Amino acid sequence: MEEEQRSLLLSSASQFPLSDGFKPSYGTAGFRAEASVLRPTVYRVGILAALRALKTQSVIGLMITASHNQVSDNGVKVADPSGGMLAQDWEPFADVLANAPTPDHLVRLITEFVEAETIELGGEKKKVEVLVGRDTRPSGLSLLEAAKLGIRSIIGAVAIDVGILTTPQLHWMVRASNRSTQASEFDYLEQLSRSFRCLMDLILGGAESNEGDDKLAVDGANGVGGEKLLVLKEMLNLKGLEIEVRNSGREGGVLNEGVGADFVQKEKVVPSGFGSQDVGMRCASLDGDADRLVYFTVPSKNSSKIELVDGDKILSLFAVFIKEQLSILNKVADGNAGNDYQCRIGVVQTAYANGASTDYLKQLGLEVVLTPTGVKYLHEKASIYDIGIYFEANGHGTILFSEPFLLWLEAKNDELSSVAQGPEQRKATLRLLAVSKLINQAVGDALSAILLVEAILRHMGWSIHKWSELYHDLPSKQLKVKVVDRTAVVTANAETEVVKPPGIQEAINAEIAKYSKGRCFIRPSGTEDVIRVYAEASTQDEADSLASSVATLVDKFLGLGSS
Ligand SMILES: CC(=O)N[C@H]1[C@@H](OP(=O)(O)O)O[C@H](CO)[C@@H](O)[C@@H]1O
Ligand SMILES: [Mg+2]
Repeated sequence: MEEEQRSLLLSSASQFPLSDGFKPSYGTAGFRAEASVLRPTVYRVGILAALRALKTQSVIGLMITASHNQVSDNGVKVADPSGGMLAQDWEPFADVLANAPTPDHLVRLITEFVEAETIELGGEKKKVEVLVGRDTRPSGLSLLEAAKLGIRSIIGAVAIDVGILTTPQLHWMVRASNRSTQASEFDYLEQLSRSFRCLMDLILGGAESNEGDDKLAVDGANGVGGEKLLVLKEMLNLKGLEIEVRNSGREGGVLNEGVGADFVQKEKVVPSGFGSQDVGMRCASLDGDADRLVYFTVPSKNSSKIELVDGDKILSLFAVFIKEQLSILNKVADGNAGNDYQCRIGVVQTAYANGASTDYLKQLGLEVVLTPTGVKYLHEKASIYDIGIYFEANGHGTILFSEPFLLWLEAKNDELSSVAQGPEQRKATLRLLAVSKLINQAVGDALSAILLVEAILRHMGWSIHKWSELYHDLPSKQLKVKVVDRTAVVTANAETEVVKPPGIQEAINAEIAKYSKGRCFIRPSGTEDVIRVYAEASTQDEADSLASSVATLVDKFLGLGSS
């Protein structure tokens, strides 16, 4: 390493001594912790992002957010050139970098890594950019400064502050920048509104939409998503869809406190700002950085519980719609040639997917695969299909289209425009093309997913109730257990089985065997210092009881009392 580079790193690193006792780990979705300990971590992730940009000679993203965590937490993650998550083989480096005890250690680690990865430091090549975004957390500003210092500590890297954004907006901008397409926040909003209008035109064909079912109330979690949805709503300026944004953050509520997709999905309780006035209405909830979306209804006036329409049902709705378009394309209409492309469609879920949803999707004839928790795994799996649809039950997901399939669709569309036959096929082609532009191809995105759900419900002529009736969720329960060391739990088979500590899986199996339709698994959270317990059974009481007996087992094997 050149002396200039070395001294730049040593002097910036000395401003960020490690926080006592904090051992950061990259986890399910980047580093997360109480914001006050995170400056050194964010500074080091700045360095990592700059190195990644040099290695790939591409634009990289750095997002400062702790998503659904409480407002006093924050976090940081890196977006790769494709707009997806940081390549997994760089995560171990992220961990050691974040934990390097002194500036000297840090420089040594970087020197070794740069050599191993053959990254050219301080070369004559053109400057590389790291886009830095943040959510609305008050700690974001000071962490932004730390990130910029980290990025600028690598000669040849430039930090670009892109301001307050949703996580999916930043990922989208990174992807677009590297594809040399229009890549500003305005371009993102333009693309969403244009493709949504196009889809609605194809669906409504100039007709007015369902009388009386035009209204959607959205819980913005008092975070960045609510604010951006207000802007998007102005741009849509569309008859037939009235979006009312609540908990936008403008009214002064606290981020994620009694609001937001995580709260709604896990607690199944009416969020603040919603109540008896909303009985029967279509409602939706975003999480703190707007990469998750769930729908819900308030079933009756005095109910504190909601009827949840979760990520699995959003996935099912998307799957039904996509399948319908593909079968229209496959029809041989009036001498018109049928589909000459064998489109491979796949659905990706995690063990948290409700068992009823997996059964439903399989009954539709779809290929369903399970991966471990975390969108980095789901996204990777979904990308092997021509159309890969992935969703976590908590509402994070998207639809990926392969380049060859999109090229085929474009060609098909041209071909069909010049023949009189097959207007339905042409519409199906156009609908699929519009979906590929509306839905965020970089990462799950609550704003684009809301627009797609709304368009598909119009297309089907379905109310939220009709949609919710696609299948009936098996009763489920999730619990968290504090333990001495959550890393003591090691799982296999997409996290459905515990291999360490010995004996616990057998004990869990013995509990499951007591329940009809019982299913239960445990895994260490990657975002919180807990073990998560998930249970399903044929009644709510049984699911609750299975979850709590397994939580007791976890406590017995690993809990604070067991040390
Ligand atoms: C059960 C659950 O909802 N887990 C969430 C949560 O991860 P954990 O590793 O379970 O803490 O946060 C992740 C990031 O948002 C998300 O991908 C994941 O689905
Ligand atoms: Mg999130």
